[in-house]
Amino acid sequence: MKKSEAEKRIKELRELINYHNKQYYVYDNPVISDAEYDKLMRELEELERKFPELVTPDSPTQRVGGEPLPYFTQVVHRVPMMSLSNAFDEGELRDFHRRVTEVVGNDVEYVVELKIDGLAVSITYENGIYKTAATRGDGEVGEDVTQNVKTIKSVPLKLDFPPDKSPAILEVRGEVYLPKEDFRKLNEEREEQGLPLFANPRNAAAGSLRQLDPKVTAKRPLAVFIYGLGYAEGIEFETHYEALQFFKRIGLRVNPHIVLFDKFDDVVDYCLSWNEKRHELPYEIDGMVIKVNSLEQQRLLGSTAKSPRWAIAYKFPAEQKTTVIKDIIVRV
Ligand SMILES: CC(C)(C)c1nc(N2CCN(c3ncccn3)CC2)c2cc(C(N)=O)c(N)nc2n1
Repeated sequence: MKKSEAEKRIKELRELINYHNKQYYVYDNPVISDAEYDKLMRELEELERKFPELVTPDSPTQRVGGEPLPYFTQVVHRVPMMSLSNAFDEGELRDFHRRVTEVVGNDVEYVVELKIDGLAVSITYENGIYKTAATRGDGEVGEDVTQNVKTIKSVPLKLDFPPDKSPAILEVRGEVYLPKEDFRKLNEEREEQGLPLFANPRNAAAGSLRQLDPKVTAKRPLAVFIYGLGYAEGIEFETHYEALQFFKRIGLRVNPHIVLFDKFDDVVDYCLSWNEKRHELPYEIDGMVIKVNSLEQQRLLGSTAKSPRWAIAYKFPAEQKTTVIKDIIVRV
């Protein structure tokens, strides 16, 4: 095959593979089989092996990064990643609503999200191409985990901007997590290898993401849900919900259970309903996050030194961790 033909086919394959990644990870609606997908990837890998000069960093084949790092470099967040204040019961939730309405009045909408129990990361795209990723750290300074986040299949390496909205810089925040079933399997393997077990999926995700060797991270089936905007150049939103819809449209994975409410009673009911429903989810959540939808109202409400006044985490009541003692059968 001539180089010009290879160039054309490589471009075609990358667009196809990016499309199928979006269908699978963002819309949870694959339109080809895994076998057909793997075939496309193998063809692309084969062509890039024949024409290495045609490889680009955003190619779907470039997920598993380079050599292990000696240490993580530090990254200063352009927009701090704030904390969340907590509400532990319905009364405290309603106190939050009262404080909000005292400032912005009664015409307020809320976006309610599951609080994924993982670890927060910031991901920056430049002209739609995956550039850097960092852990939250202390909110001001995090660790550069660019190579490790790049191994997460639900993190797109190239965004699908519509012609009228293509920000030069788009930094988003999300929660990286390890699904329950993958956590169970990982601990099973570690037990067989005599390695210490992870206490919970959050620790397993943190341990997997903070590996100095990206090849180790690549073996851990991490996933991400994008939940917010960080720094951006060349785009503006009126509301949080609009930003989330834009994220989905351009190929970022957003949780499917996010709902927009204009009555606080419905916010409360929705939060309480998930205390039971969460056990059916394939990932752990430790509460809900309630956010004022209007960005103008968020600005009016502002933040304390640590956390925004326009958001709150509703924490589920701590579960009684009953340790199952193996059934002791006493034969008399
Ligand atoms: C942008 C704001 C501040 C409102 C915000 N902050 C969050 N977090 C802050 C505290 N974080 C944190 N992490 C470690 C130590 C202290 N705070 C961890 C992320 C959110 C976390 C989730 C989630 N987990 O699903 C979510 N759907 N929305 C969030 N929204």
